[in-house]
Amino acid sequence: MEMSFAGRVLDMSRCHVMGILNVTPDSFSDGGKFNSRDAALVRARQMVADGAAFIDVGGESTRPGAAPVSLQEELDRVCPVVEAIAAELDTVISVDTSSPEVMAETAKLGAGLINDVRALQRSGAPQAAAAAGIPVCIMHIQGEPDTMQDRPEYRNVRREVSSFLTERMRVAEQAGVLPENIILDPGFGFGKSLEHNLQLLASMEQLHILGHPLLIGISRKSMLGKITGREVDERLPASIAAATIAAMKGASIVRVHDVRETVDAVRVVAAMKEAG
Ligand SMILES: Nc1nc2[nH]c(S[C@@H](C(=O)O)c3ccccc3)nc2c(=O)[nH]1
Repeated sequence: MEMSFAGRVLDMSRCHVMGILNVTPDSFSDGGKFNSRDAALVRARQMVADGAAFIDVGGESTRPGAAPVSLQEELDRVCPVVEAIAAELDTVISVDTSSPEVMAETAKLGAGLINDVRALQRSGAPQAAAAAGIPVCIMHIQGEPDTMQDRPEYRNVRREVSSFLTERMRVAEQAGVLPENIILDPGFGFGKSLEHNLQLLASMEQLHILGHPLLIGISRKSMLGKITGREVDERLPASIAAATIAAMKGASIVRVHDVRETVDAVRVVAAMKEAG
């Protein structure tokens, strides 16, 4: 099952690694924009050298309580980095944004994937994703980042995540997004308790019935902290375990902080699958 990302064709029957590149001010100790853009490019080079097939560039933190970012600020953070990576690196640039304008602008600059944690729910987002003509990841979220973890509740989390994704796909396709350009994501940690996250991971292969490649993001998340008792910078082993589980269950993309280590883990899974 092949998919084209702004001209780069990838086999979605394999598991690819997406490196996380936050370009929020707190992600680089930068004196000014110049440093943060250069620091981002240095990091992107390293992740591509380590085997990342995607680089996910995000200018807006979805941390609960994070200050909202103006459109101009998000454009100022993300566009120079997308432009610099597109000019130099052989990788698919994913843009982590919910803003229709950022989708449009970054697609022009060479982005190959729209990664919207709000599932195109902002006004104009479905149309912008369709017009951009590049694949879009539709992720499940319950509520908004600010309050999603207050008291997440479901009657049946598997069923409700599937029906949300189905509805958002319908809206996207109605706006003109091509079905072959849709990737789905259960959104670990986005309005879920630990139990909800574990139920979704355990039954992840059931999401294949929706007929689209799956993107999975568990790297360093608090669900791993709850299971292991480790702080965020001590969660590499648990993150590798989660990526391995996702790859074994047929994920096409795993979104991670630690690219080099995850590339080796998914290679082991690929080797096992090839041996049949
Ligand atoms: N498609 C896709 N995009 C994503 N962006 C993120 S941000 C997340 C994090 O911990 O990285 C996060 C959540 C809350 C606060 C800070 C950071 N997570 C995903 C994911 O799971 N899937």
